[in-house]
Amino acid sequence: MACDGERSYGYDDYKEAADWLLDHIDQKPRIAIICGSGLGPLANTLEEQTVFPYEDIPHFPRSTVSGHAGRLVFGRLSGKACVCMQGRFHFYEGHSSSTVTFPIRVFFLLGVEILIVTNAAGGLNDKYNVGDIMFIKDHISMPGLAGQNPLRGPNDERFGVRFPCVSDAYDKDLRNLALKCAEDLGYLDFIREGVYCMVGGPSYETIAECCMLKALGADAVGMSTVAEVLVARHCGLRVFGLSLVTNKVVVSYESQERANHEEVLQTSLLRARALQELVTHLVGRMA
Ligand SMILES: O=P(O)(O)O[C@H]1O[C@H](CO)[C@@H](O)[C@H]1O
Ligand code: HPA
Repeated sequence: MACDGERSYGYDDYKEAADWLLDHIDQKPRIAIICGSGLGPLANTLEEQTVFPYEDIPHFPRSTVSGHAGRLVFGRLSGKACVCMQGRFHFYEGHSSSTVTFPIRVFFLLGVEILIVTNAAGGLNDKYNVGDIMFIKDHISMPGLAGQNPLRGPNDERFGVRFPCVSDAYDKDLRNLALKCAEDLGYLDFIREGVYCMVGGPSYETIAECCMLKALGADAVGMSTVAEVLVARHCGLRVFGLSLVTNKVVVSYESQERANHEEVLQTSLLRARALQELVTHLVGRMA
């Protein structure tokens, strides 16, 4: 697929995609869920599914990464109308930030109010174990700090304001609700709360970079999520985010460990069930 690094979309493109979807679904979703690497099975738990391959939806980008199927799944979770992205878009695929976040504005136009973002991430915090689920309380965006913010460019007031505040990007009430759900499910042993750091990828971090990210206060590192969250907050969606710690980053020059995507996908499989249960409970308890 050609690199679309410069591609940007206008209001009419989002609207066309949203109107096409509205013509093909029975009920508008209030909750959207983005499935991270290997976390696509979450979408299979939806009941009364209607599925659209991305290529069928006007203007929708294509998934190119293994573990990202490339389908939009509409259905019910805990009785609530939801839409799941089985496969997300990343900068390292060559997409522009406008392409990476295209679905978020489509969801907004569909009437979505809450976004649940999930991702696979490398654990930076020494206390974290592979298989831990970290509720994201904040983020550090390495691309964002260097000027690669998805809101860069002319601001469309129909979506949001020019200078959005993001000190409350990750909704505290939703996080507390998720903690209650985790407690009910007996999951507290492997639940954490921390800071996600986004890097550009696709190469994993060097040892020096991992040491730097730890020193900056990040607890987990990945190559996604932040752009989606910024665009979601811009248009007023409430956000709950979680990272599955699929590997521990390498911070010693003596280590024989090597980060690899196969390990990421395998760990995702191991925790798939717990993650599904958690999200299902959370959605069920949302007002
Ligand atoms: O963030 P998600 O899409 O879950 O995937 C993570 O896993 C992949 C690397 O193994 C990268 O895409 C990284 O961002
Ligand atoms: N680094 C960056 N992204 C990742 C990692 C990692 O160690 N694991 C899963 N996604």
